[in-house]
Amino acid sequence: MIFGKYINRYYLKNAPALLLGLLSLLIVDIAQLMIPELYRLVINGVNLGKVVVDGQTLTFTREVLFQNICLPMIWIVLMMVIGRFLWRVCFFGSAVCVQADLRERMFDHSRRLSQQYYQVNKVGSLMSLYTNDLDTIQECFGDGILMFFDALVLGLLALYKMWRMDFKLTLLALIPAAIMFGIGTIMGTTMTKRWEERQKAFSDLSDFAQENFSGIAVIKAFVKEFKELTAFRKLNRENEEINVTYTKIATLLEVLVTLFVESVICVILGYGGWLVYGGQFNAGQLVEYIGYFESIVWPIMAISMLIEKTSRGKASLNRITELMDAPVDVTDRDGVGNLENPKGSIEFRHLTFRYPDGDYNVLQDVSFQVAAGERVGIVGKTGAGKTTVVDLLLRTYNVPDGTLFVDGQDVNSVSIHSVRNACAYVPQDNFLFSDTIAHNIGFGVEDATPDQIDGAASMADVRDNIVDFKEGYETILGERGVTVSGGQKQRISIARALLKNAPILILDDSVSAVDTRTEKIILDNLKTTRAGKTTLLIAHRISTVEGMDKIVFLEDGRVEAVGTHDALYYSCPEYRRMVDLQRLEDETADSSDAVGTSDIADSVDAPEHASESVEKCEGGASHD
Ligand SMILES: Nc1ncnc2c1ncn2[C@@H]1O[C@H](COP(=O)(O)OP(=O)(O)OP(=O)(O)O)[C@@H](O)[C@H]1O
Repeated sequence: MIFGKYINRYYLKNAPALLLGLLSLLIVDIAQLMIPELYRLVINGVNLGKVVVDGQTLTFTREVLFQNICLPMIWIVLMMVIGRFLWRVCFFGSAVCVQADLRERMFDHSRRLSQQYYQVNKVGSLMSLYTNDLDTIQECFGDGILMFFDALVLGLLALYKMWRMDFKLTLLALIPAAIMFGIGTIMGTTMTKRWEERQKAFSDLSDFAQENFSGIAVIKAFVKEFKELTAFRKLNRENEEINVTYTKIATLLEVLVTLFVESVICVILGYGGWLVYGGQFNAGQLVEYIGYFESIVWPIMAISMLIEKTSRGKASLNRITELMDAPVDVTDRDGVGNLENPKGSIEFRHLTFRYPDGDYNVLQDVSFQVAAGERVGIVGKTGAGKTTVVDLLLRTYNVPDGTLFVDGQDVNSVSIHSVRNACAYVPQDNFLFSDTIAHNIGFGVEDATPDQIDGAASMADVRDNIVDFKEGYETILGERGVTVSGGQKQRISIARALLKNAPILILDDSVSAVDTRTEKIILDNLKTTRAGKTTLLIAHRISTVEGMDKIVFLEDGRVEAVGTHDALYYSCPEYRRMVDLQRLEDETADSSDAVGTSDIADSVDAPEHASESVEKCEGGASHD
């Protein structure tokens, strides 16, 4: 049996089924212990020609054989069959329910855990909790109750009957049992540790396999299949070794139990035979005694299996408890209300942010405002903190009080889901589900109509691609959307966000994989469809954000400048340098056939020298 704060409640919850199971088990055990008495009647009847039934001595006739032995035997077998069926249904059925319920609670908790948790814990390890560990818990719950009570009830009843027949013989038989129990307890502790190691090794293997399958394209492109195979072999070998160690200990325990059973049978045969020889026992009684002992062989085996299962169950429950105890660190404050009728204004006010596991501030004193309905571009070098800015807006991480406002309300004073509801997001990795294109586009909206989906696809300029697919909107995408091109994936993600039609639209580097013409179409569509609604567009190419109402220029986690493209170009040398560099890169790319590499390098250097005479943007920003 297994106990723990996430399991105990199920004993109570399933109490009626478990009690019925226990009652059936009791009936089966009592019935089973009637069989050795019938053995005695048969042996003594055949040997002595007489049998003692309920204190009455009867001559052993066919009628006595039928009435007092065969008929009771039929009833016993019937009771045992029905009882065994019942306890199986009750115990194992409850265990299946426990697994399903616990899985649901785990999933519910997992979905509330922050991004941080998923950065530290890999998907493979989490999956092994949902498969291996939950299976172990189920096994341990159902089999555990059965074995514990069966060992207890059948063992005690059989011992009582044996004790009544001859207490000395029973005492002798109990000595190996006591030794066995001591050894089993010590081995149980070792087995718990080994099982934990085994599960850990399995998780590592799952992590590795999961990551490999996800990154198969990169592995193939770098021709690293063999390297990965070698690494997999190493992990697999470790997994195998720990499994072998565990199996060795489990087998040793099994062998010890068998040794115990055999040694007790030797004791019974030796001492019991001597009692028969001395006339204190007759042959029928010795067979009856052996019959009782045979009845407790299973409980004894059950004890060893119980030790083994409990050890595994404890280890798996520890791992599940770790998940369930993982704190939900991004959560609503008590009593917060919802963001009502959001308009979409945003303000970052002296926000400094460091990732929970980070060792430096990724954002430093960030301040800028976005008016409701404004179209704002966020640019900056890679690693400048652009994604972090929108992650904080989406409340993926906690922010300090008084640093981030939506519609003038501190994001900490309103519910997280209402802030997220106010946003539509196109993430940098453009994650798509392995579902139909229609379902992917309609993901953010309950009961989206085909027309709405089609409209969103048109706005994202992906409609023509979709209708070209054989199954159209019903085309099922492979895992993570691998059956569509990078640009199509981006545009399907944009369509998904556009369909939500939220007051704030966030696009994180979302048009990087499309050509300039398509980019222009999407941006023009955004301008019309999003009129009056806030749009934040993160981009690397300045040309993408040039036409926005405002641009926030980030440098090393600081807001270097805020303003229109023209204003920034003339007031912020760093921005100008970036613009000039990108223009030069575009030009050199266009005429790359004609221009040599050294010429490009010289050209790229030119604006840097030109900007040396210009002042750095003052105060970093020109706030609106
Ligand atoms: N979960 C995290 N934990 C710790 N540090 C992080 C985490 N995510 C990002 N960082 C760090 O924060 C910094 C800013 O990252 P961010 O993704 O915001 O940059 P970015 O401007 O969006 O870059 P890019 O243009 O390449 O997408 C980087 O130095 C990055 O290494």
